[in-house]
Amino acid sequence: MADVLITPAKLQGNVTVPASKSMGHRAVICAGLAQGTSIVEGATLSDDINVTIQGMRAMGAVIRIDDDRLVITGAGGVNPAETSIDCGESGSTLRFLIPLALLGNQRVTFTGRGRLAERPITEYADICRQQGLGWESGGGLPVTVQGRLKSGQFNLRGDVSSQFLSGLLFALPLLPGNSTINITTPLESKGYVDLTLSALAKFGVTTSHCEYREFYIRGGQTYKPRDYTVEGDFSQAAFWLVAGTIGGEVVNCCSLSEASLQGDKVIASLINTAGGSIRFVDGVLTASPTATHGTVIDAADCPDLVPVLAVLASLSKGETRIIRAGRLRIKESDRLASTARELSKLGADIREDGDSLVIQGKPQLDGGEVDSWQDHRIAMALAIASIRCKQPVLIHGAECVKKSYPGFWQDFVSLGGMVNERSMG
Ligand SMILES: O=C(O)C1=C[C@@H](OP(=O)(O)O)[C@@H](O)[C@H](O)C1
Ligand SMILES: C=C(OP(=O)(O)O)C(=O)O
Repeated sequence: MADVLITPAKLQGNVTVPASKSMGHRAVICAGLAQGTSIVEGATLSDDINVTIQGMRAMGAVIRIDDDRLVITGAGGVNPAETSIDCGESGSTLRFLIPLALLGNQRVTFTGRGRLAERPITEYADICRQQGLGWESGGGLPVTVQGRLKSGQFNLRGDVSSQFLSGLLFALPLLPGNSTINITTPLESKGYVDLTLSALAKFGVTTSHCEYREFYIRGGQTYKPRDYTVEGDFSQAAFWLVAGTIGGEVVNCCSLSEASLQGDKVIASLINTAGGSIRFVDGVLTASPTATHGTVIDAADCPDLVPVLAVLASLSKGETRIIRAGRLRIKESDRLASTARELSKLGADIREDGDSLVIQGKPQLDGGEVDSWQDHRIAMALAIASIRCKQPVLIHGAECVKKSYPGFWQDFVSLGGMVNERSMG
C-alpha cells in the first residue's frame, strides 16, 4: 500500500483530464454488443474500465488494446460461456453486466473486491425472483446468475442507483419483445441515465421515456458498430477546478466538451454559485483563484462531486450544506463518513447530518495524517485539500486513485504538487 506525503504547494498550469469513466464503460459495452468492429479512441485504462473490458470479453466480444485505441469486435449480442467475471471494485461494471449475463442462459458468477461486495444489487435479485431466474448469493458477492431474462414490465426504484436502470437499458433492446421500465421513486443521478441513452442512440439503439418515470424499450434491436472517441471526464476535472479556485493560481483543464451530457459538468456552475470563476474558453475550462462563500448544494444528481465540493466548502466563508447526499453511503466508502472524518483530521469544521454534510469554512486547514478508506475520490479530494494546509499531509492508501484516474499523482506533480511516496507494500 502506498502512502504519499504532500508538502503544501499551489497548483498551476494545464492538465489534460482522463477520458470519462462513465462514457468509457458505455462505449466498451455498446461496441461489444454490436455485430462487427468498432474503434473506441481515447479511453483511459483505469481499473474500472479494465474490468469492464474483461467482462465484455467474457460476454463474447473480442477486444484488442492498441495504445489508446480499443478495437472491439462484437458478435451482435452476448455469447457468454459458463464463466466468472471479476468486477474489481466497479459498481458500474457489476450493475451493467448482470442483465447482459441474463441474456445468455449460462451460469455466470460475478465477484468483486472491497466495498463492492456490500453495495446494493437487490433490485436485480428481485427481478430474478419475479421471473424465476437463477440468483445464488450468500448476500452480496459472489453472485451467480443463470436464465434468460424475459421482456415485459419492470419496476425499479430510482433512488438506490441509476446503474440498475442503465443495466436494463443495455440488455432489454436485445430481447425479442418490448419492455417498459417503471421508475417507482424519483430518479437520482439522472445525468448518468442520459449518458446511457446517448450511448445507445450512438450505437443505433432507440429508446424513449416519459419524464424519466417510464422508459420504453423496443425489443429485437441490434447494436451497430461505429468509431467513438471518449471525451474528458468532468468528475475528474472537478478536482483541478477546485484546486485552481482555492489555490491562488490559474489551472486549465483540457479535453472537455462544452456540449457534454455529463451531469458532473455542473461543477462549473456550483463553483461559480459559491463565488468562484470557472470559464470555458476555446475548449479549455479555466479555474481562477477566487474567494468563495458557503451555499446549499443538492447532491442527488452529482454524487461523485461531493468529496471535492466538501474541500471547497471547508475553505469557503460561512456555512455550506451539501444536501440529498444519502446515496454517498453506498459508494466505495461511506463517503459522508469518510469525507467528514478525514477532512476533520486536517482541521476542517465538517459534520454529518443525516443525508447531508454541514461545513463551516475556514481560511486555512492544518494538515496531518489521513486515510483514503481505499476510495479514489477521497484520496484525490484530500490531495486537493493539502494545497491550503499549513503543515504537510500524509495520505495512507493513495494508490487507490487507479480505480478511475491512474495518472492522478503524475498530474498533481506536473501542476506543481510536492509529493513523496513513503512506502510500498
Ligand atoms: O452510471 C454511471 O456511470 C455512474 C453512476 C453513478 O452511480 P449511482 O447511479 O449509483 O449514483 C455514479 O456515482 C458512478 O460513479 C457512475
Ligand atoms: C461510485 C463510483 O463508481 P462505481 O459506482 O462504478 O463503482 C465512482 O467512480 O465514484
